[in-house]
Amino acid sequence: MGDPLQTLRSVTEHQTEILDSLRPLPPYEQPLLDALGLVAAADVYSPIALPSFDNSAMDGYAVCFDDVASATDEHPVHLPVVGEIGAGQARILAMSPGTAVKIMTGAPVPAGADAVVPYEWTDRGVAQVVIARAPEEGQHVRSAGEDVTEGDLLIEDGTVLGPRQLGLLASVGLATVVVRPRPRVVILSTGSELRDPGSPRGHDSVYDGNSYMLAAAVRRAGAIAYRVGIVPDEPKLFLDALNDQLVRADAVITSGGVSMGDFDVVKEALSPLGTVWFGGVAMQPGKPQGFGVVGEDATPIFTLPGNPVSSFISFEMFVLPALRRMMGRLPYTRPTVAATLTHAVSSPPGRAQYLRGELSDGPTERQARPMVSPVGGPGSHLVGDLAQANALIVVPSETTSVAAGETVTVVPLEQEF
Ligand SMILES: Nc1nc2c(c(=O)[nH]1)N[C@H]1C(S)=C(S)[C@@H](COP(=O)(O)OP(=O)(O)OC[C@H]3O[C@@H](n4cnc5c(N)ncnc54)[C@H](O)[C@@H]3O)O[C@H]1N2
Ligand code: MOO
Repeated sequence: MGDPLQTLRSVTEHQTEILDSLRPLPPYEQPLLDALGLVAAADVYSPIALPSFDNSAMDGYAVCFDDVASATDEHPVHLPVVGEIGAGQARILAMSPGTAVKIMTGAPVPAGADAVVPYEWTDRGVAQVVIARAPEEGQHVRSAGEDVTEGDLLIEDGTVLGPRQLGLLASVGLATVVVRPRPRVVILSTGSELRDPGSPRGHDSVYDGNSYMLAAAVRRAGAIAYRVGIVPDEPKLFLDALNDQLVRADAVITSGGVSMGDFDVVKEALSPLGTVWFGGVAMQPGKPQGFGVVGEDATPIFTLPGNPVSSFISFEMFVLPALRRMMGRLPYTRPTVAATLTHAVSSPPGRAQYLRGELSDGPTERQARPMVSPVGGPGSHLVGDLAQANALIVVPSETTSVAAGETVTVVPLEQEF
């Protein structure tokens, strides 16, 4: 018989228990593109200045400002063209007053020149150029170091590396960056009723949606997913599969086999180890939970309930914050928003309810806050509704009903954070 008096942990207590037991993964040097979305694990200083030399911002002629200061349409200035410099072709290092040098965008401005006249203000002459408009002193010259100085702090420890940060690191000549690596996460789904998508289905079998959903969620979190797939309800087979996988795991997620059934394989196999806590969390869906460590390296393991919506919400509440902690990525939990509920909802007491919802785009001229509508019912098997939703509506454990028009806390599921 299940224990009706089982004391339940609150969601926050379980989250805290998990986060307190984990540490960020040790830093690792990665090629730039592999570091996209990861967190820098050290300050990065620039080895060079940017621009690293004075260069032209325009295709035109490098000139001495004093020679061309008076140039107008009526009284153009004529100068001999003594050479040409393309980007990456710094053959002319210096020039004398009274001359012009053809120069292309990005090419080094020769010493002695202090302005660039764009082609459009000239006759584009080859041996001699006619300049019909005066630049300002220094115009169209991009000065060495005006953007970045050698030794500048480019990236602070803890910065999430996106395209702009990676582009900057490449621009100063760095090919790698030290980051918190992506956790490698092994995903096992348990249940003798499960079948792989694409294979025939018996009248009493169920397609394994969870391992795909969890693997996708792991990837979206920025971690590496190893989707092992289905393990039958047989403790020895489960332990064999788990032990085979530990060598490549920074964390393990299982789905199913943790409630009160006669074939709850995960609980049966792991309870004797004494290193995994099994119990109830005061939430719905997602009450039966387990968390602990397994194997020689004390690899963290999350044993999530098998009902698909329970599995998903458990991932969101417990695994996602844990993976972010391992990656050094703040905040650990998804930010919430306040929204106006469009339809009344009810909830049994004693468990925080995570209803699926559709969140509108946010405050508009006509409404101060975003609106949220419940999607489908509270059942933890309703995967069709889950896929329609873009948010979770949180009904606190002591609240049994919320009327339409009241404000609720909502967890948006599709926002980057
Ligand atoms: N007597 C009790 N029974 C149950 C309790 C309870 O307290 N007392 N809790 C219920 C709650 S709440 C949940 S949640 C589930 C959790 O059960 P398990 O984690 O043991 O999961 P299973 O029994 O293996 O499966 C439950 C359900 O989900 C389907 N499932 C499982 N894995 C997958 C998968 N990979 N893909 C798709 N669907 C999956 C499975 O076929 C079952 O329908 O226990 C309640 N029972
Ligand atoms: O907690 Mo179960 O996840 O209610 O369905």
